[in-house]
Amino acid sequence: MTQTLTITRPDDWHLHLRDGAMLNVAANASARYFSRAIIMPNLTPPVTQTQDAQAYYQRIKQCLPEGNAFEPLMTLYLTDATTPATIAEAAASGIVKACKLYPANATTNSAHGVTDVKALRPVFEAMAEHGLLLLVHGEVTHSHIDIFDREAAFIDAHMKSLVADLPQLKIVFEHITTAEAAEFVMNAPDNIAATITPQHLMYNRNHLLAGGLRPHNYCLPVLKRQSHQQALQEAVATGTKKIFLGTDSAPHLQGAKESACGCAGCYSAPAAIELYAEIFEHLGILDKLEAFASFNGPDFYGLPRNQSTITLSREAWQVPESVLVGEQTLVPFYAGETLSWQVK
Ligand SMILES: NC(=O)N[C@@H](CC(=O)O)C(=O)O
Ligand SMILES: [Zn+2]
Ligand SMILES: [Zn+2]
Repeated sequence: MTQTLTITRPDDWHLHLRDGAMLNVAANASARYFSRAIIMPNLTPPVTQTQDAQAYYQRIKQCLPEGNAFEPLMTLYLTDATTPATIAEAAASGIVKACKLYPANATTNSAHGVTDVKALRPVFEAMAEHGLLLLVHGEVTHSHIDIFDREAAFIDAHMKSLVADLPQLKIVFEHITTAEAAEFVMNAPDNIAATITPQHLMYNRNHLLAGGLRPHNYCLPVLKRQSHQQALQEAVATGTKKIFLGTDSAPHLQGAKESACGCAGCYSAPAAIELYAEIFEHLGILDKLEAFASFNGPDFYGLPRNQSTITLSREAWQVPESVLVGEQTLVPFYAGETLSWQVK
């Protein structure tokens, strides 16, 4: 049995760091071994302008210890008011790499999101022209569409036309959760890729609902039935270049998760690469971890691969039951469970 695994230093292509005290905890968790991360803009208020992104970038950098080279790759939050001029300014800043499309009210802090995707066409064209990527939370929001069907419905409602109409625009279908999304991305042209979270590879909706309601496994898009989990696993096992690591680590305080109306989001940063290693080994595809975690993302974004490496050791450890944020607590994803691999 392999006892150590050395891979090119990974990047996280979908990460929520929040702000204030939580930012300090979350940034340091991810900066332990990730080189870069795409930082989600769904703060309150959202990061919609280049100057917001620049200020947030500085706040993230200020949390890191001396000598830590973790590089936040910033994103802007698209709204109905975003203009092509906003895009030109963002691209010129050099720190903004992508823009995030949240259909209004699809997920946490998305109330300012886009109400009419088609009306943003000039903005998408400006993004293609200036080389910014479009990152998509792909779920429709109509109340009459079942929550388990919202991702598949989004493909027909928006994804197909976005991809067909904007061949110059690089699009990432974020945190995919269904067989339909995996199949769509695998069969789509080269300008579309996807991220997959650890929880959607490891779990299905039974892990959320069977034998008790597990709020720490609740995220959006919600965990789907096992056949979808298997489709995601099979997609990753093909070794496709179109799918890469994006944890969607999304911390919410324990009280906000364990609540009558619990928040969506799994805080996986304390064990991110170790969670992926666990499931990749379980699937017999540990040899595919490096490309997924460290090659496919930068290749798709048009950024250089990292030069340094990290080493995982086969040494069982337990994910902490909780993590302190000042006097309050976060419960990590997989809390109290044992993982086989760790980064020293
Ligand atoms: N994934 C989640 O369940 N939550 C994310 C938002 C998101 O990525 O949709 C969050 O910001 O909490
Ligand atoms: Zn999302
Ligand atoms: Zn997210």
